[in-house]
Amino acid sequence: AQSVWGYDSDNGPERWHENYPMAKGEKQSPIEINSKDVQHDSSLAPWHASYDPGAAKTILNNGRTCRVVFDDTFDRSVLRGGPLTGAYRLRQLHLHWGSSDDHGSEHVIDGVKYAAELHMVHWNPKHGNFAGALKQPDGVAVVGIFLKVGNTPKPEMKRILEEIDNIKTKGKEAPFLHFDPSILFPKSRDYWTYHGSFTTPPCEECITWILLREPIEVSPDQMAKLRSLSKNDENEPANPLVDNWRPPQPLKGRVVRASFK
Ligand SMILES: NS(=O)(=O)c1c(F)c(F)c(S(=O)(=O)CCO)c(N[C@H]2CCc3ccccc32)c1F
Ligand SMILES: [Zn+2]
Repeated sequence: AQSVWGYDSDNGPERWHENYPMAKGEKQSPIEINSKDVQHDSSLAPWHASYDPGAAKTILNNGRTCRVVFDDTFDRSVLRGGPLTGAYRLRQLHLHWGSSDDHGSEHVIDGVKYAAELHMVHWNPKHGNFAGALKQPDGVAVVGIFLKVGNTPKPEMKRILEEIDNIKTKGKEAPFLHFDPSILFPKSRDYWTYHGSFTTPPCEECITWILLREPIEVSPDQMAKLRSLSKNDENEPANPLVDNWRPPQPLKGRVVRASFK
């Protein structure tokens, strides 16, 4: 049987293209961002999120990440503005993190790897449904927030990390209600934006990335909590869920724009 994709040596990012040819495409993510090559675009509008805390549904360990899913059956929690046209519906948020604090993010900024990277996945309802949006270049928008370890952690991360104990192993899901993810946003609205792909198979190139320049802080034990998740089922030997990040992919001539100077 073909081994399901993952982040290990036998099924990791270097081999994804064997089952998912788009992984070797022209507009793959993540990328390394070098400030000297970024183009400031004064026409870039500010972005706005209006999320309904009641849209939060459950938190899940899918063996690859910890994912919170939201009700996206109507324009209930939406992202607007920035490089986007129209309102994109929030579908899920998830994280990528490392086995130690010196790495874990997917995007790399001027050589800096953050301890983790949080993604809020939104899709464009003009394409009917999420599956349809995956096939369109303007189908999906992902807001990325960098997490760095510090000693003034944001209390808002607490909510997600408190749930970790209930979803330790793959397939575990727990109710996750009354949660407004916009509390995770840093103070500054500054962002980089470029066109890319999902950083997991099937790696469709349907994403407008909006990466926030200002990282948020998490505490060392919050990172330890994240690293206590397992990628295995409850009756399999423990296999820590860490290093679930894809390395930077070729830029292939793409331009990264900045909303700030
Ligand atoms: N870094 S990222 O933002 O590209 C990204 C992920 F990193 C990631 F892990 C997931 S997932 O759903 O948890 C696992 C893969 O299905 C998704 N979910 C997306 C990917 C493709 C797909 C298909 C159906 C439902 C959700 C998703 C994702 F968009
Ligand atoms: Zn992601």
